[in-house]
Amino acid sequence: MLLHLKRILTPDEVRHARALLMADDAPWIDGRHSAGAQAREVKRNEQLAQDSAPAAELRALVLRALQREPLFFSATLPRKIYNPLFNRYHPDAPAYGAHIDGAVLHSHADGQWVRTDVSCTVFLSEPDEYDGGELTIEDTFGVQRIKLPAGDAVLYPSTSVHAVTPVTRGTRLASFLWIESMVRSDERRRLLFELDMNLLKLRQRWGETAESTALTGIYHNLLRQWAST
Ligand SMILES: O=C(O)CCC(=O)C(=O)O
Ligand SMILES: [Fe+2]
Repeated sequence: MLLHLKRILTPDEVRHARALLMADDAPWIDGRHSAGAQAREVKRNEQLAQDSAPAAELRALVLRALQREPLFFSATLPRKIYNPLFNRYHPDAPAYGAHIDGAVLHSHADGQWVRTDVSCTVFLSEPDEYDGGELTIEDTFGVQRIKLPAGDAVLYPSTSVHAVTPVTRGTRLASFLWIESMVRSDERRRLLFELDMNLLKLRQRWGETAESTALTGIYHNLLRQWAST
């Protein structure tokens, strides 16, 4: 499931994140440091050094933002989040070719292992600030091309092959992270998400009814069947 989350970060948070990322002394390093063998061949971007003070502050900012967003919770059913990282692309470090994210990642920030079920990019540059830099995701409906306003995010299955097309003008700043879900199967997560969203609409339209109560019970009983905590 591909999901666009709008205004995950407030305009103030976007401004603050950009100020830290655009500071003269922001510690950008070659993105290849953190790539596996296949990805290293196609990765040409930069990442903020994970052990730096701005990275720690920005990680907390992004995590806070995700945790207050009910759609993020409903769509990912998170068990663990692999610490948000930050990257930038510009004409000298322009792209990330087709790759698939590693299945299990070790977090430097808190030392835990995280299985990557859902991938997330939070955009921190406005689309008109750069040319190219589209996140392309191959899914069952073909290739999706994603370029969102600063502060918006996209969720996509970590099982998909994806890429960032070359940035030919300007700079693209983003945060990216992975989620290990309580529900490992993308298909099951989608069913639960659709049930949850439709329940929300039913309640908005009719208030609480015997049927919405019963369907909520079904949601939780499915989650009980499928979740591992
Ligand atoms: O920059 C992005 O939007 C995605 C980055 C990415 O795919 C990765 O670091 O694995
Ligand atoms: Fe990736």
